[in-house]
Amino acid sequence: MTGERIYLYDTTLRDGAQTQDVDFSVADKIAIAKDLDRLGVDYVEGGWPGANPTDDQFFAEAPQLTRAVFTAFGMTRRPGRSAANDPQLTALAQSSAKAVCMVGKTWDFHVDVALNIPREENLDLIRDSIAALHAAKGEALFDAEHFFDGYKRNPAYAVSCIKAAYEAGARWIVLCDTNGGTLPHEIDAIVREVVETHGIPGDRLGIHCHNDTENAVANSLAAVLAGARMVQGTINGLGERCGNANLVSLIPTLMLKLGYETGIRREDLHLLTQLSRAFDDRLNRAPNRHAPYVGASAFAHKGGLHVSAVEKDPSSYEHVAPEAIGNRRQIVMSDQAGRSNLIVRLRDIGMAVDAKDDRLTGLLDLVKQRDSDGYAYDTAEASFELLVRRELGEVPRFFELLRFHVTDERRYNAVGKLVVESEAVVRVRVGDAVRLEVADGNGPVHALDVAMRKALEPVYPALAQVSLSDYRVRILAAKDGTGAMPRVLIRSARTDGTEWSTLGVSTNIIEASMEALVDSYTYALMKSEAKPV
Ligand SMILES: CC(=O)SCCNC(=O)CCNC(=O)[C@H](O)C(C)(C)COP(=O)(O)OP(=O)(O)OC[C@H]1O[C@@H](n2cnc3c(N)ncnc32)[C@H](O)[C@@H]1OP(=O)(O)O
Ligand SMILES: CC(=O)C(=O)O
Repeated sequence: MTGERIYLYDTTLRDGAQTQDVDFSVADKIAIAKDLDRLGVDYVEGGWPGANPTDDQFFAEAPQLTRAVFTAFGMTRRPGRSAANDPQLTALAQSSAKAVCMVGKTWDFHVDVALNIPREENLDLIRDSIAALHAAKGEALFDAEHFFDGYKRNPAYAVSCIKAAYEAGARWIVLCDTNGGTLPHEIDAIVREVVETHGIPGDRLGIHCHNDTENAVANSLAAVLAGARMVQGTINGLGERCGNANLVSLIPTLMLKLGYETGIRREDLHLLTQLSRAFDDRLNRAPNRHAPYVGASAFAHKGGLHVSAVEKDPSSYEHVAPEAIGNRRQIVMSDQAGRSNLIVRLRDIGMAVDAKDDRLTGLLDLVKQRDSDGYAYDTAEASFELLVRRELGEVPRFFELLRFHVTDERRYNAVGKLVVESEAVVRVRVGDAVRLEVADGNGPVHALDVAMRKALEPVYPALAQVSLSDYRVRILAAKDGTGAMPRVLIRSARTDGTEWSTLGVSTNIIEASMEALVDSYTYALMKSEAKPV
């Protein structure tokens, strides 16, 4: 098994485009195809020429791929038309693709109901279409739609369909679990029968699984272990309904655990984390922190027992090295932490503390108390550092917020337009001076931020390079049932690209926001090595 070659076929730009709420532009498709090519997948399925203007334009402006075979998708010819007279097959043949993959029926029920043609005629559709595109392109693939459902009901007919494609010259016969309802043990048994009893060799067989029972990855692995040598899937498991097999999970499992070779060079596997996250970014959605291999939490250690052992040997709680796929280890501080978590986190912020240091117990108690008050430091590294350094007397007093108030106003102006504005007043001690500043904003947090900057920037110009890049509120479970408790997380960025997160917790959302803002300014000043006046 080890060392055998598995071919990777990406259908993100076709089946992935069938995901509800996903709508790729031509520019998206070009960029994604190039990322997949750089990674080293064998086939990039670009879409369906003739189906919509985006795909037509994409195939007209075909990306120059250096390693992957650029592939077009379509279906077998329409009943009542010859292959030569089917406009859809003509569009496939004339497209810029180097190979063509065609979906065809293999479940007798679909032939009867969806196509409503004699079963023998469907075999002609498959045969003619594969032969025509094989002749036109040199490489034709057959996506055997509903193969597993069809095989379970009428194995002889399902097999006759794939044999028709195989004999007509299909390079790959791809067995599809179209409805995603098949389980790994069924995939294993059926793929083995296709290879051993029905004589389709594994090196001509592919697998295409949907995730409707959360088994798409397991089913794909079962097929490979039973002999299939090509896997279809998508980046981050995009796809119709519940998605397709997630190539981002499959690739490291195939290469790192099962020892297969793919078109991806082992030294390029580290590109996977970045590819997965950049893809989510393009779709404007937050990456799944808990995604296997590539999620931010995939190698995050929270439990004290885990951290203590990981410090001795990371393999004690890590199934692979995070660096292999371009991810990294994280040690999380929370109420589940022990001294080991704290020591590692302190080391990460440049504080070397001996394991026997008396101060560790007090610090750990403080972090756990704050965690139970709602301060989740695992996502707010800057507030964590400030908490620790304040406790140890290491944070200079750059300024002191004495008081603030904010007013919000909703009114119609003189021309009848609705105006919603906020005004903030802050009183801040900076050195010996007390500064009083007023500012308007498009919301209360914006007004407070502007007023604070008016007070601080003349004395600390370094703050002019800092901006707020994200603001998130989460309502924590109410204590004593008396009211909601918002936790505000602010992400800040400096012009040099450095970013940090701070948090605030209060029953008053404005106070929580102000706490997070004050931490952000203080952290920025501490890191800029500004001197307190
Ligand atoms: C399992 C899969 O994911 S397969 C891929 C599915 N993806 C898509 O459908 C996305 C792109 N599709 C489209 O843009 C459109 O469906 C088109 C352009 C392909 C076709 O559009 P239309 O001509 O309007 O047909 P429509 O989508 O309504 O119906 C599909 C027709 O193809 C027929 N058909 C379905 N599968 C096949 C097949 N494998 N071979 C031949 N004909 C087929 C259907 O019976 C139906 O025919 P009918 O109109 O005579 O009833
Ligand atoms: C071809 C395809 O996408 C399927 O059968 O699921």
